[in-house]
Amino acid sequence: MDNSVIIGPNALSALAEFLYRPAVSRVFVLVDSNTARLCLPLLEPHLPNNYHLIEIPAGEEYKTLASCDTVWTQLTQHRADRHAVLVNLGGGVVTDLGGFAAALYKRGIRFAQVPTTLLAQVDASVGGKTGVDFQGFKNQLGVFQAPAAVFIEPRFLQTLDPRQLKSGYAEVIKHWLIADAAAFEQNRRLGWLTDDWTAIIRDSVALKQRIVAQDPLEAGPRKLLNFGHTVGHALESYLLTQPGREALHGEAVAAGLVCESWLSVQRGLLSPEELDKIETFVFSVFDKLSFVGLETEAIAEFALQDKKNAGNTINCTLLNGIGSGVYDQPVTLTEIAEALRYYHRLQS
Ligand SMILES: NC(=O)c1ccc[n+]([C@@H]2O[C@H](COP(=O)([O-])OP(=O)(O)OC[C@H]3O[C@@H](n4cnc5c(N)ncnc54)[C@H](O)[C@@H]3O)[C@@H](O)[C@H]2O)c1
Ligand SMILES: O=C(O)C(=O)C[C@@H](O)[C@H](O)[C@H](O)COP(=O)(O)O
Ligand SMILES: [Zn+2]
Repeated sequence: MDNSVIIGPNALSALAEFLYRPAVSRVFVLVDSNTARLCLPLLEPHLPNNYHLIEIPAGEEYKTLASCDTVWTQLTQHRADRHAVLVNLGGGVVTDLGGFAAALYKRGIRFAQVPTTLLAQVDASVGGKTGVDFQGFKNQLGVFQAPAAVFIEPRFLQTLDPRQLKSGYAEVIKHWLIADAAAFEQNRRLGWLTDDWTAIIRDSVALKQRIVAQDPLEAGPRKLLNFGHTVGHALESYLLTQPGREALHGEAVAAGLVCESWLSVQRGLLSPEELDKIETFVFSVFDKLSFVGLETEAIAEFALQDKKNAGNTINCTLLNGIGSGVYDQPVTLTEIAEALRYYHRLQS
């Protein structure tokens, strides 16, 4: 899929080279209200003068078909043809939604990802999953469509708020848990200290690309990248229905990592000592998400819509050791609710 990922201080010059080719008829740039203000100034010198800006409001609640409508309307009104390129400048909401909108417009125009959050730089911009939320379910509508290329400039992270940085770090921890025990161990010992993200971004992107290359359409091993997400997406979706209690994607995934590690222990796949290491690391970075015991069933119900499911079987990705994931592990709704109750009881 998207093998062309350029990371580092030359990323935006590389984007300019790509955009100035004669094969590109017009450049459209998708931003949200924050990246318009905080990220566009760094990108703008690398854009052709006649680019057209499309803006959507910031936040997960705008990762919707209504925002796609805005993109499609602007593309249509400005007569974007099939040689136009959509540059998605933003976090995972903009890269997911922009990729999806580009993939559908006139049956597909090229798009370039310019991720500006840690989460989008280590995960969302890479691998070709695009989409929007629908009827309260995460990424319910979407397509696999590789971007023309991904341009990662770590300087964008300088304006990112620490809560958002931590959210992206959850996906980094996920990558270590499923495929890199040595990095997990090293970073567990170091703790949350990093201010130079470039090495972490490079390693995470490489790890994700290796898995995606084996299985771009998620028929098998790509499901490893969904570790933490059966419970994580259920929690994220549930909390999105509770005004004032919304969790960031990475915060919900961090909770999902703990719950699904606990499920792995129940299956005899992971040792209690390993679970303890995972919990200690996760809670050294993330506060516990708050919900009451009575809500666990309603949260678990969201897992019935998980994309890894087959028929009535909820298929989870679990760990059979730190650094080693195993996918297609059937779990019941009751077990998911138990895992949530376990998490709820933990002291953070
Ligand atoms: N496609 C995939 O493989 C994949 C992987 C992981 C997550 N996702 C999706 O990504 C989304 C989460 O992405 P996210 O965490 O980037 O959220 P986001 O896109 O909502 O960005 C988080 C916030 O940071 C702001 N922002 C972005 N860049 C900034 C910058 N440089 N400085 C200051 N503020 C900035 C945004 O405006 C937003 O308010 C979720 O919808 C999730 O489902 C997709
Ligand atoms: O790239 C993948 O594959 C992932 O699962 C990465 C996840 O971090 C990401 O949140 C993804 O959007 C989840 O996809 P979904 O298929 O569970 O909606
Ligand atoms: Zn994720």
